[in-house]
Amino acid sequence: MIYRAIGLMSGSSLDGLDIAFIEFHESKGVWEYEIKAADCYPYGEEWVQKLRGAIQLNALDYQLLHTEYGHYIGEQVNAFIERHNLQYQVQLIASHGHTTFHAPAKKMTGQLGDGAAIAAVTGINVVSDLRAMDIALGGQGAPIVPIGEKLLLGNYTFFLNLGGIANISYNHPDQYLAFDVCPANRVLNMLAHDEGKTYDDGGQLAASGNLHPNLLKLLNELDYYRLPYPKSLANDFGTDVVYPLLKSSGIPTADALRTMVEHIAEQTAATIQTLLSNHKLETTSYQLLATGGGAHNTFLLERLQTALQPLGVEIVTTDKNLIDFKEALIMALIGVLRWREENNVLASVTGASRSSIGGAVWIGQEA
Ligand SMILES: Nc1ncnc2c1ncn2[C@@H]1O[C@H](COP(=O)(O)OP(=O)(O)OP(=O)(O)O)[C@@H](O)[C@H]1O
Ligand SMILES: CC(=O)N[C@H]1[C@@H]2OC[C@@H](O2)[C@@H](O)[C@@H]1O[C@H](C)C(=O)O
Repeated sequence: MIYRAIGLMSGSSLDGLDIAFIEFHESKGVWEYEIKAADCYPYGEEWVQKLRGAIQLNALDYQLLHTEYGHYIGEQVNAFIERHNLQYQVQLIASHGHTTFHAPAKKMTGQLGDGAAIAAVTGINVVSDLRAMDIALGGQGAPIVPIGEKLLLGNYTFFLNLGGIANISYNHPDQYLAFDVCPANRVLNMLAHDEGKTYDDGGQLAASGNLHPNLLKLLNELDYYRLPYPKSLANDFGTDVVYPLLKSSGIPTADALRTMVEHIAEQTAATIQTLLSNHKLETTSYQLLATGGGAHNTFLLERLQTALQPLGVEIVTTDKNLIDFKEALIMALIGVLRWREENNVLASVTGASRSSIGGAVWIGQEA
């Protein structure tokens, strides 16, 4: 079977809306993909403020924003389709939306971006609310990309996505495991903003700073890191806990960036060490595929490689499209699996009572 689908991801870094048009080939359960076109539509300051502030809104204004943002997403998709001449080629849009809150313990997660509005604006069938079923089944509702890593990206032992929040996947033959490691780009970006930059390009500022061991210890001792998996993070851990800790120390921004980079590297190494000792493998050398915007942060990758070397883990990077659009690619696959009524969220990862077919379907065409 051939499927042509658009995947949409608005990540926790708030840099923009990732749109990827993918062609999938499936034969006897074996999947292949090609990223035919992909763009990030950066958010203007107005949308950054709206999405960041959504959590403060009352119920009515929140619902209005849900609708307005759904229409906005639909318009961006229409612009993307026009730009790449994809008219009449897209069978399905899978939209993650933008996470505003995430409370798995209360069986609730919130993604803005009304799927009905996207279907109405584009005239294309839409799958949205991809995390809702898993959360309702008592799962973390995140990470949901592992199904795509399994079906599309096969051979790596570990996957590390360095997005606003960093998450890790462990491709163990007995049990696929994945969870959020720690805040990443969102906190690095907040520090970079304090220096008038959107982000710390290549990690140059961080590389120029000094590491503060006591502060690093404080960060590494935060409760989240002691919790057993499955577990997942909401953005507020980075914005309301980690960033304020770095700021209240009063150290120069470059030093805070340097310390945060080390925190990400050490948490990743500690996580991998725990995974390898809890779920053993026969081999002693492993490849880790690094993706997400943080994979462009040369200094962060250097520090990560240093931390992972003693564990036998080699970091592998990939082409820019896969680094930047892996999540959008997998959202598209999740939508296609939903359409096929096949499981697209793994209970072994999220801890839900069963794996599930996630996503609400909105029909974009007339019957
Ligand atoms: N050259 C670079 N140097 C350093 N950092 C970079 C570079 N390019 C991108 N980044 C970082 O990557 C971020 C975007 O990452 P990405 O799009 O993967 O995150 P996201 O999708 O929002 O996050 P999440 O996976 O948590 O949903 C930018 O905001 C920036 O912090
Ligand atoms: C609730 C939510 O939106 N979580 C995101 C967030 O951004 C990164 C990390 O935290 C990850 O767990 C998840 O996204 C990816 C796409 C996932 O579910 O696999």
